Amino acid sequence: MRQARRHEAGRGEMSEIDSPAVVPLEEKPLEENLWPATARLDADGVLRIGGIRVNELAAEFGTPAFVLDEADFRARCAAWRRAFAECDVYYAGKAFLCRTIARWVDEGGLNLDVCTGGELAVARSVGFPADRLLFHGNNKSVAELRAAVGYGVGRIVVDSFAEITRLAAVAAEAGVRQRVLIRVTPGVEAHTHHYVSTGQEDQKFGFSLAGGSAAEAVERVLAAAGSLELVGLHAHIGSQIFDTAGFGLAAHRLVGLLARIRDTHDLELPELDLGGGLGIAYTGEDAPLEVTDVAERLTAVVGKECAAAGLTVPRLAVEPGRAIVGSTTVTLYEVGTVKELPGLRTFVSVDGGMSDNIRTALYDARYTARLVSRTGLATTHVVTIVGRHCESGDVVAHDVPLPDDVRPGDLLAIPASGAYHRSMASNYNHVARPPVIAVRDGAARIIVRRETEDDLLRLDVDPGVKVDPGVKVEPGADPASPEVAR
Ligand SMILES: Cc1ncc(COP(=O)(O)O)c(C=O)c1O
Ligand SMILES: N[C@@H](CCCC[NH3+])C(=O)O
Repeated sequence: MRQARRHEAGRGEMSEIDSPAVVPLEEKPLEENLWPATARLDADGVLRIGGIRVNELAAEFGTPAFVLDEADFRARCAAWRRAFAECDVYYAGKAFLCRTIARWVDEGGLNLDVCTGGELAVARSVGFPADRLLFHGNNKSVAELRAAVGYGVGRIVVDSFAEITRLAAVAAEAGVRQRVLIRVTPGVEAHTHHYVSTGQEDQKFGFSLAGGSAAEAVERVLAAAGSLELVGLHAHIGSQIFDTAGFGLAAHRLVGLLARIRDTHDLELPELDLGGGLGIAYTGEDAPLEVTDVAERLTAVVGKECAAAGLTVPRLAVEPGRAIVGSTTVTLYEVGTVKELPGLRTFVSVDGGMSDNIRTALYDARYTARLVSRTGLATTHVVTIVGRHCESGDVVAHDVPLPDDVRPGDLLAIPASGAYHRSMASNYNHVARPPVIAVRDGAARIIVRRETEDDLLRLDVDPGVKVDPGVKVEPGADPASPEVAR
């Protein structure tokens, strides 16, 4: 790991490059779509984001680090706000959430989707307007439901019959009438990795449309009308999706259910939430959709379906996560070793790995990478970028072309690291999680600090400290403190 402010550029172990003077220098431009909006290459090959050179960031904050382009994040919020002007846009906090992000989302006029008490706590800690929060989850605890209802969360998406009963009781106990949406499984197969596909019947989320449990959920919520107000339907068909056909089919089926609810209960529900899932480019092969096109197509489909069913068009909502934060961020790593296995492959090891990017191991996700601290020699082969964890599946990026003279001390950047990287990071091998550094107009600031070994040790009860079994340790209290230990 590169220590903040103490970095000495490493000397290359692979110095046996034949006459570098005759080998052309690498002058590959930054691929479109992959990099944060303000990313630029200086003449010496150093990447600049938000006006700051990444070698300065590494010296100041250490590596690995997530570098987030604030202007890009805010611009993407604004683009979604504009494209879905007549709809509610909920930023999906699961992609990446911290207090600063919650503030920017609020300032950008977006709503926020949270799916745990922890994400809700982040929103509360910055006073995020409660009525612009939506709470998801297939197994929210009673404590989480109480926290949500107590804070006045605008909408709770109910996901099971047990939850309808629980939430009705929690709302009744609090003396409020909670607005709810019903999560419907529309039976749509999204064209994406099956781990992130959530519209098909065989999965844990929601109430089946085809199987009739969605209609039954409607009955049950309406039967609890004293404490629950049914305002709409929700579906989320999956993530990292590149065409709108699946959303269109889901919209068609949900409008069908809205029409049946009207016919059966004489009730037109005012809201329809089509979830998130829009894909981004991780490599040059991905071709993401434009948000304006998606907005046009979704509103057109819903409008047409409602007209055909004789329904008033409900207020639409969408829940983008990845499409907002994904490409705003790069992960900055330092190369530690380069190992060439003749006839097999070259492994380039960096100072992070599956603890800050689990997506490669989990979904076989594809990434690209770039040498960003200098201009390298031409690229004639591809390498495998691996992490430092005790696991051979600890791959950051497969088959990446890197300059032939890549060497220890070099900085690599992996674009499109904003979504589901820091938020899914772990402490595997007791590795402390990297910081998130926001850059803008030539200034950098830490928005999530680097974890330290001390942070990890503090969670771990020292076996040398006797904790009196009669003393109740409050959550968060240090068991080694004199008040709780003897
Ligand atoms: C209910 C729900 N909404 C929104 C999202 C955000 O998805 P994405 O980051 O793909 O836009 C997810 C995650 O897939 C989700 O489960
Ligand atoms: N975590 C997944 C997406 C799941 C989104 C949450 N429902 C990813 O990295 O692609």
